[in-house]
Formats: sequence, C-alpha cells, structure tokens
Amino acid sequence: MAKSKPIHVAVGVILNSDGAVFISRRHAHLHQGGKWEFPGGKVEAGETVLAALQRELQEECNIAVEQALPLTVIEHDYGDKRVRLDVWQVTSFSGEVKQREGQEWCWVAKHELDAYPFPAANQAIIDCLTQGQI
Ligand SMILES: Nc1nc2c([nH]c(=O)n2[C@H]2C[C@H](O)[C@@H](COP(=O)(O)OP(=O)(O)OP(=O)(O)O)O2)c(=O)[nH]1
Ligand SMILES: [Mg+2]
Repeated sequence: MAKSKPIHVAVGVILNSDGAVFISRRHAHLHQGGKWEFPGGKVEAGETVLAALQRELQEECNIAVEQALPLTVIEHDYGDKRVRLDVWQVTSFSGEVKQREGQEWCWVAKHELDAYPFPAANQAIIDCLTQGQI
C-alpha cells in the first residue's frame, strides 16, 4: 500500500547571544513524545513555511520572527509517520523567548546537544550544530 505523503513541519533553530540553542521537550503523549525538539509545527494548507514558522514560534515560544533563513530540508520515515522537516535558522526576532505550552525547555550549548535525545530525523541538524557549522 502506498504510504500517505509526509507531514510538512516548519522547525526553528534559535540561538541566543551566548550561542546556545533553544530546545523543548515534547509532551509524552505525542508522536516522538519525551524527546527534545526545536520549536515548530505543521505547515497548514495554503501557508508558506515562513508563515508557519512565525505562527508556531509565536504560539510555542512567545517570539515574533522578523527574519529567518532556510538551512535544510530533512525527510524521514518513522514507520508510523513520515515527516519533512523544513529547518530554518531564526536570525532576528522580537519578544522574550519562553515556552508557552507547558513543555520543559532550556537553552543548551551546542557542544552539549548530544546529551539530549532528539527524534531520529533531527540527527543531521544536531551534527551541524555540534560541529559548529551553524
Ligand atoms: N516541532 C518539531 N517537530 C519535530 C522535530 N523533529 C521531528 O521529527 N518532529 C516531528 C514530530 C511530529 O511528528 C512532527 C511535528 O508535529 P507536531 O504534532 O508537533 O506539530 P504541531 O506543533 O503543529 O502540533 P499540533 O498543532 O498538531 O498539536 O514533526 C523537531 O525538532 N521539532
Ligand atoms: Mg509543535
């Protein structure tokens, strides 16, 4: 049977002035629950990826994204779901970053990211960050 098309997800990498990355922990009951993630969510029909990123980051972490640059697109098959992560680096935003949806969250130094379990699709982004390529 042909699998349904991947879920398109806008994902934001936010760095603070110390070079640390904002991450939060997915609620336990969700797909990939308990894993750490970069903020973001599903791109809705008729919406640009940047608009989805702006909407999700306002909802989830309280910021207005002013400028963001596309980093990479990652396709991954979890078996139960396929995702297409459209990963952007947020280069300018206003507002104070805080988690608004009750998720555990933190700023983590890039070289410490390996200590946090992320969904398998994220590995390429984690590698770029830990190697200082972002
Ligand atoms: N936000 C985010 N999702 C990720 C990451 N890595 C990864 O595999 N995913 C997957 C998990 C989910 O299957 C999908 C995101 O879906 P989601 O359910 O969290 O999307 P959403 O925020 O729009 O949630 P909802 O409105 O449907 O509740 O992408 C990541 O770093 N960040
Ligand atoms: Mg989300």
